[in-house]
Formats: sequence, C-alpha cells, structure tokens
Amino acid sequence: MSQTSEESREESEHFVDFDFMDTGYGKNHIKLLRIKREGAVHHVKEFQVDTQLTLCSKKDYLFGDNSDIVATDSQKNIVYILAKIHGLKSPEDFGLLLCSHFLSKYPRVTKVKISIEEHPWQRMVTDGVPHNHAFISTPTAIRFACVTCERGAMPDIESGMKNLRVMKTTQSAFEHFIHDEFATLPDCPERIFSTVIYSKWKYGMTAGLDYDYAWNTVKDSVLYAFAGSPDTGIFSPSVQNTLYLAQKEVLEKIPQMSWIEVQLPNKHYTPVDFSQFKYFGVKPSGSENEVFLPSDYPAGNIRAVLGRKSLLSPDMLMLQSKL
Ligand SMILES: O=c1[nH]c(=O)c2[nH]c(=O)[nH]c2[nH]1
Repeated sequence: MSQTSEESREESEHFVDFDFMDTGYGKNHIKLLRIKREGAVHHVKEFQVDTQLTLCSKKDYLFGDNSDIVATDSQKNIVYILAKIHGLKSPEDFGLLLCSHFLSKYPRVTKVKISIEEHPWQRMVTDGVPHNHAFISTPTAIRFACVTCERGAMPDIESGMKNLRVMKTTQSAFEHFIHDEFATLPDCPERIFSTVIYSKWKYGMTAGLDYDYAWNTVKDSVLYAFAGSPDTGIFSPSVQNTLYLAQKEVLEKIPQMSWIEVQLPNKHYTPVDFSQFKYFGVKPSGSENEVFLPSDYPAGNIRAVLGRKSLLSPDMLMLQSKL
C-alpha cells in the first residue's frame, strides 16, 4: 500500500524548505544463537543482526503519528521467531528471509535493510574425532552480509569478510616509487608484509549460487594471492599488485559477482636498529632483520574496487577512461 493522496498533500505542506533525503529505523545488535540438533550431534550458528525499515510515509517523523510503525522491539522479535521456525543457513539467506517477511507482512514498508555478522564457531576435534556438541570460537575472519530489498525490485546482496590478519616474512618488496624531496623511505627489496584483510562484494545474479561456497572461495583466493604455495610462496612487488591479483582471481572464479572491493592496510614492521650495540656482536640494522618493531599506526591503506567491464555503468567507464 503506497501513500494516500491525503497523506502526500499533508506531508508536502511541510516540505517547503526541507525534504527527507533518506529515513530508516530498526534494531541494532540483535544477538542470537541457533542450535540444530541431529540426535547427539549439534550444529550452532551465532549471528548479530541489524534491521532497518523505511516506510512509505513520513508522518511518524513529521507529526508523531506512529500508526505505521513496526516497533523496533517487534522487529527484534521477528528475527528470533524466523530463526526458530526456519533455522539459520547463511547470513545472506537469513537476510533475504527477513526482507521478504517485512515486505509481505507490512504493506507500508517500502524498503528493508538487514545487516548480519556471523560469529564463527568451529567444532572441537578431540583425538581426531569431531566433538558432538563442543565448539571453539575462531574469529580469524568475520563474515558479514547486507541484504537490501525495495518493494518491487530485485534484492541487493552484498557480502564481506573482515579482520583477517595475515603476515609473511619474505617475498615482499616495495621499490622504484617516487624518490623526491619528500621521500625518506628507501627502496626496500625485502620486507615483512602484514595486513588485515577487508573485502566486500556484490552479487549481480544469484542463480545457482551457494553463498557459503562463494565466501570460502573469496577467503581462499585472497589468502593464496597473499601467500602463494606453501613451499615457494608468491612475490609481491607492492600491496597494490597483490590486492589486484586477489580480486581478479575471485571475479574469475565467481561469475555471479559484479564487483569486489578489497582493503589492505599495511601493518608496518620496522627492523630494530642495532648499530649502537656493537658489543653484542650484532651486525648493523638490515643485515640480519630478525627483530622488528610492530607499529600499527600510522598505517598505509590500499584499496580498490574491481568490477566487470560488461556491468559498469557509462559514468563509471567514463571515469575510468580519464584515470
Ligand atoms: O606496497 C606498498 N604500497 C605503497 O603505496 C606504499 N607506500 C609506502 O610508504 N609503503 C608502501 N607499500
């Protein structure tokens, strides 16, 4: 049900000088754990959900008329009830389910945005045997998804990964950048490369898509682009190049993905200068490179969004040709 003409007249009388550019309200940080029991074997999923609804009228903001409002408290209850009835599969599937529930149950809702973060629990293994009901918290990488559905439009699904901290102790360099009057950093043919991987991507099509498989593919591809094979590794001439190779690999593997953003903050490890400590038989800094000073800030931050040319809008293509 869209706005009535009476409502729209009343509201437009208020919008002489101002207009809402966006509105939304919902409940944040709805935490839930869902257990699925298959006899003695239990499966767990823990999600944190944010809901956000946009209504067809603004009478709640303008006049204090709450008659269209699905209370944020009810939104929270709906999250728990749908989790109880349908269980939790992936964050993307649960986001889609919630969107479709809000839109079909409440005709005055025009847009739903569901953001979900998963807390990773891994089944414990005791003497090589998977435990029936005990789990370890393994937040090595956090999975998240954001599903937005506007009434009458295709859902918009963005998924992502964050907090995946990695390091490699060789096969990384940074050389031949601009050495002008502002530069103090020397060319570095060999350095530690450490970063905290953040990535977000958007699905254009969802036909035949397994969201869990896609997420694991992104994680494995990005890690491989960073680390390479276990014995020889892979050489990185810059964070920029490694980042691009990771994105390219992912887009080649997952045809349903329209674009992928990757951010790699450069977490610096500076060799400690031992040149003052000649009595300890330590060679000057750089010749051994065994002791480093980790310094998180300031940190370089390298990012790029790589999309498929076939899906880029004319504006984006124009912008690209000017770069
Ligand atoms: O891989 C890098 N890219 C840069 O752009 C940069 N800048 C910098 O100081 N160190 C690095 N490393």
